[in-house]
Amino acid sequence: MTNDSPEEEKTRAPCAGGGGAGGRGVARKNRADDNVTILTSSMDLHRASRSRASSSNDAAPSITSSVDLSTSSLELSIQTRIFKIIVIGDSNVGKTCLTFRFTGGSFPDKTEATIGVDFREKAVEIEGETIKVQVWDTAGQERFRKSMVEHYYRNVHAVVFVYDVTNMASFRNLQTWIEECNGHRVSASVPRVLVGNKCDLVEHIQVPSNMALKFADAHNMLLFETSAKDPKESQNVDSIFMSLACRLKAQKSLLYRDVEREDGRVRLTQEAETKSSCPC
Ligand SMILES: Nc1nc2c(ncn2[C@@H]2O[C@H](COP(=O)(O)OP(=O)(O)OP(=O)(O)O)[C@@H](O)[C@H]2O)c(=O)[nH]1
Repeated sequence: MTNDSPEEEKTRAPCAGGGGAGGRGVARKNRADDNVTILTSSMDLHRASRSRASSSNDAAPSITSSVDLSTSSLELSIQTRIFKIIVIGDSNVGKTCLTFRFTGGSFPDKTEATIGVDFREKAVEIEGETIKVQVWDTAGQERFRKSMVEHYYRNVHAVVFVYDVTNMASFRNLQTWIEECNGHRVSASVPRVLVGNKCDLVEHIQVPSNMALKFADAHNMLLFETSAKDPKESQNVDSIFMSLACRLKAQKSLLYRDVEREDGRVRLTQEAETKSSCPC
């Protein structure tokens, strides 16, 4: 798919309420000992070349403009911290639609299976600081993801696990996704949240909230039950990513001190930890 518009939306985040779960979102445990570290500003991976019809949503913000950092844009990027959040889960659970909803504020009319990975980015303002939330929408289908898996998990700052509330199998498979995540050396301290999507399909819900909550609790995750489709749920979708952004902001400050160039790539690294006054 994706949108190649260079535009980005900017959201001002109140950053309040800990987990930030709104509506059916259920805030669970928070940890603030994560090692928010490296930002690789030049994406050392390939964008999936895929067409995804989405009518007006094709104008939704995309990361494309900031993924390929040119030297001239480096100075700008140095001013802005970027949080890499990956979205994983079974195929068809709505990962693409959730990322569209957050970055573009709309639900795509039509989607196709993600091939490899799609990137979307949204600038948000938290306590006066502009932060770029970089959302990696990954493929749920094994055949479209296996060559990319290492890239998904590299330098990830937070993980969003998605299941479909109308599909019990997608919930059962979460264990496999968690194992994959752990198997790629994602630190246990990297914040993770659980998202049950498609709550608008109330007649078809198979995964009870209490079951999901128990699972989330057992894995030290916040649980959000929401719908990418229902416009009334859009704030809840925002809460998923904003709660993570707030937690990441609270953990460490990324001070870009080193600029390395490797084979034309630019790498920005962080320095010391600083305390944040972010209330969450
Ligand atoms: N009713 C309803 N349908 C949804 C919702 N979110 C996504 N869908 C639909 O579910 C289907 C799959 O959505 P995608 O976002 O492409 O799913 P995905 O998880 O990205 O799938 P892969 O790219 O194959 O991993 C599409 O037909 C969407 O329209 C939702 O909240 N409610």
